[in-house]
Amino acid sequence: MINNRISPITKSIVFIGFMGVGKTTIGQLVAKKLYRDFIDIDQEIEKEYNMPTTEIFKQIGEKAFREKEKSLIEHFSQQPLKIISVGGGAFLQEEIRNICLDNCIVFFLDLSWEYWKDRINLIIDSRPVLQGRTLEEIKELFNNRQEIYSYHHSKVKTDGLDVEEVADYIVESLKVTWDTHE
Ligand SMILES: Nc1ncnc2c1ncn2[C@@H]1O[C@H](COP(=O)(O)OP(=O)(O)OP(=O)(O)O)[C@@H](O)[C@H]1O
Ligand SMILES: O=C(O)C1=C[C@@H](O)[C@@H](O)[C@H](O)C1
Ligand SMILES: [Mg+2]
Repeated sequence: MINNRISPITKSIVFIGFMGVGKTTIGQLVAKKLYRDFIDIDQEIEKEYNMPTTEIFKQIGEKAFREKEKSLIEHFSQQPLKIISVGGGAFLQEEIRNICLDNCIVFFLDLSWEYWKDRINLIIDSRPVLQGRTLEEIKELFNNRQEIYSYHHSKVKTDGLDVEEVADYIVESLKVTWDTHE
């Protein structure tokens, strides 16, 4: 349920979806187009620990990463007018899902496996969750994760679209949402 106490026009926007679907890249572009601040939760966690995610997982552990992820999302999702990209695993936590769905407009970037599998080489070095798994195991993880992304307000299918096209589509659909709430 969307929290009606916050005007849809000032609500922050949260991007969700599997690793590599483009949350960071597209989030940044949408923020630029809407003149809003962009927050990438993975980058915020890396800043706090002053190390890349792969090192955080190795040295401090995934549990600490997930706790930090939750506290940062709780913090930023309650601020207005932000564009927030959360990590691909953030919606595994029910509390994170609820706080985002309650306070923000949640956009699911939906890319099919057929397109996603061609991106793996771009991201594998910096995503510890993908490392040490076969392509079949990654496909299973990809399919299993789709359930957590079903918690959203809007979704955009990004197969075959470049980042500009996706960002423009999102900006236009937000304008429609805002216009109907004026
Ligand atoms: N629509 C697109 N078309 C082609 N390449 C894309 C598109 N969107 C993103 N990419 C590329 O895919 C790679 C992963 O994108 P990005 O880092 O934005 O994913 P992400 O969803 O933020 O992943 P993570 O959850 O792991 O942070 C980048 O190299 C980016 O340039
Ligand atoms: O899907 C995941 O579990 C993750 C996705 C990345 O965005 C990072 O948050 C981290 O590598 C874990
Ligand atoms: Mg990202």
